[in-house]
Amino acid sequence: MDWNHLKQSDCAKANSAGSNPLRKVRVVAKVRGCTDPVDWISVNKPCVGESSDGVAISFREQSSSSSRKESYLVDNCYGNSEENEIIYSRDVKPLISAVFEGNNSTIIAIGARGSGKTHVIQGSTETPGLSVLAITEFLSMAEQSGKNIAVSFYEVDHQEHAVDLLNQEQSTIFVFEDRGRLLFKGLSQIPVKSTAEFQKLYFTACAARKSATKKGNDRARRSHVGLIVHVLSDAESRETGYVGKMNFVDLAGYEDARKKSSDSSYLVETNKINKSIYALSNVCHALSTNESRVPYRESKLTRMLQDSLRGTSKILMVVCLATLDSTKKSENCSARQIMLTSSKSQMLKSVSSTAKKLTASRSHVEKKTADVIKSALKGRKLFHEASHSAKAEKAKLSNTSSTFKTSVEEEENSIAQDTKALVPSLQDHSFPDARFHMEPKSMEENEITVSDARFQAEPVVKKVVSEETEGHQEELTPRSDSKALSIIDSTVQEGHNMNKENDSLIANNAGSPPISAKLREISNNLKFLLSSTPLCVKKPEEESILLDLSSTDIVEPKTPITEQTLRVNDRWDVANTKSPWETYSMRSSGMKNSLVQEYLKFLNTANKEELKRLKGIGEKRATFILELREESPEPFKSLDDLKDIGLSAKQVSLFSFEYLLILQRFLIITIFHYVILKFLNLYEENGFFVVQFP
Ligand SMILES: Nc1ncnc2c1ncn2[C@@H]1O[C@H](COP(=O)(O)OP(=O)(O)OP(=O)(O)O)[C@@H](O)[C@H]1O
Repeated sequence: MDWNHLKQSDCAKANSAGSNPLRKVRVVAKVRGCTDPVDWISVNKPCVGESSDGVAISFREQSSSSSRKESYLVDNCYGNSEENEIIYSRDVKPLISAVFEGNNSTIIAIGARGSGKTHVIQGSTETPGLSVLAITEFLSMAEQSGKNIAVSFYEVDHQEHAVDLLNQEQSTIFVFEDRGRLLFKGLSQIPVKSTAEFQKLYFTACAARKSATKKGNDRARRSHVGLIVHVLSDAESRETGYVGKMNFVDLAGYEDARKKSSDSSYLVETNKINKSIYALSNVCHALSTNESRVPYRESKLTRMLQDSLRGTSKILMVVCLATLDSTKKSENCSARQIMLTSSKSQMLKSVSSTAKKLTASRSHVEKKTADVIKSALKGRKLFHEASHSAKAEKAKLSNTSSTFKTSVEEEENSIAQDTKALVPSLQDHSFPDARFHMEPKSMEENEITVSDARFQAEPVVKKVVSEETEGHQEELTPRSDSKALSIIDSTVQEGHNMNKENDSLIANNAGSPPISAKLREISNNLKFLLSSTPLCVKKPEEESILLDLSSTDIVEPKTPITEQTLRVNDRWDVANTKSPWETYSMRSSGMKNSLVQEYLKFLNTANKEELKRLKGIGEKRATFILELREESPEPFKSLDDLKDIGLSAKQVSLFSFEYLLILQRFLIITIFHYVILKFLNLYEENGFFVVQFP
């Protein structure tokens, strides 16, 4: 079904009948292209039995030989010719009166670079953006109700540094919370009395920002920009006279971090910007699904928006989709448009390029637009996957722990098995996220609301539209492929898949590494632990020769020599320079750190199959980890980086703690074994009895 057929009828129906402006999170798409109608996207009415709100959009994958395409549900989809006024009157205006009643709201423009976010939020003198259109209404309502309007304007860069754009000094903004209300130190609030006054203030600040970011740079620095419209009942006192606020957020453009660039700082910037976009997506997802924990603290921007996202606040996400239509490029499609919808620097040279080049850049941009949705959802979806399997994993962990018997005899008998369960080398790690992240919500197919579609993904049954049939004939076929856009899959389905992955992992031991490999791994781990543990055992000096590969001497391994000087008053003093508590703390933190480092190292180096052996990591999360590694060779440097794959630092800390306990036990057993052997040696030396060692 073509966009052209539907934009007048089906979308309009969806707008009037289904769109519910009172929903917590609404997602609308704004499509921009060189042709009208845009022919790389199809807009469909939802099929019977699914939510009746909103519209389903799908991207035509012309390059693909596959005749199938996947659909995504949004609350509304605005076409090329539907300008900001229409979006404003349908989706923004209904939120303004609520601000005067004390309910904050946030309008967010999200999309790839050059997709039209600034055009939607800020607009131009000829085409005012949503913020300018809203100010007029705010001022008019303020006049009627005797309230006052003030504005703030800020920027958050990739280093999470927020500055005031209405202050020439561009002071740094600090965020505080006071009795549930956020306070911004360093952010000015400028009263405005007319739209013209606002425009002057706003556009001057925008222009200043633009020139400042380009200064000394051949490219513009990317950052998020936020405008706050404050409603005050008392212009004099912002503390007592605060009514509500509306935020307009023009997010920095999402960009594919895998794009080749010789500029490493640019790559870092891209990664950080993308990360903060995911953070905001994660927050919106958590809010739209009523999760008990909302990760506001994952980025400066989400922290700054916190009191305009939570509670009774409303969120409108405008997903800007733009691409270059090469096949039906219209004559009057300006060079400027072509330039902007592709990678800006590259396109400056390629406006006059061949159709081949245009096709290539088009598919690149198509991929980028798809990636906006895909990437923004990845972390969230993976996070959900872990939630679904959390319960089972938690149970497994406790089983694993309980298999450790205190008796040495039992330990000896079960050592091989324990090896398997133990080291899981970090294989059988568990993510007890249920503790923090609720039970997975049981979402009935028909309970899924359209507003959640952007984040929550498609309903349980994904629509698969056959291009050949070109119409409403849709197969209701549950699919589990990992195509780019399928990121909007149902979290329920994914969680289910995840569990299956884990179950099969447990059931299938055939693919496990041989015991010898696991033992080697344990041995390495123990070496690492022992090296951080000041035991009274000294390795023979000759051992270093063994490690010297250039040496041709064959040195016989020797029993470790006990350090006699550490023997004080006929007892072994393990760490004679520290108190027992210091020794214990030192060892524990050393072990914890080494475990975390091991875990991160594993994520940075393991191949896909190895990654999948970790509990909580299935096909999709493993693929995502490999993708991150393509973007940066070592993406996991600290616990914080695990947020990228949907894990919180707390989850991993907990895992580390549990794992630490297990390893501590193992360590004690090993030491015990060592002491026994030592005694046997002593007996042998003293002739009490002789033990034959092989
Ligand atoms: N609907 C539209 N109609 C006409 N021109 C548009 C439209 N949307 C965007 N443009 C133009 O395309 C260019 C790029 O748009 P814009 O700057 O809004 O993109 P952006 O997504 O904010 O980019 P960035 O990610 O770099 O901030 C601008 O010159 C803008 O005027």
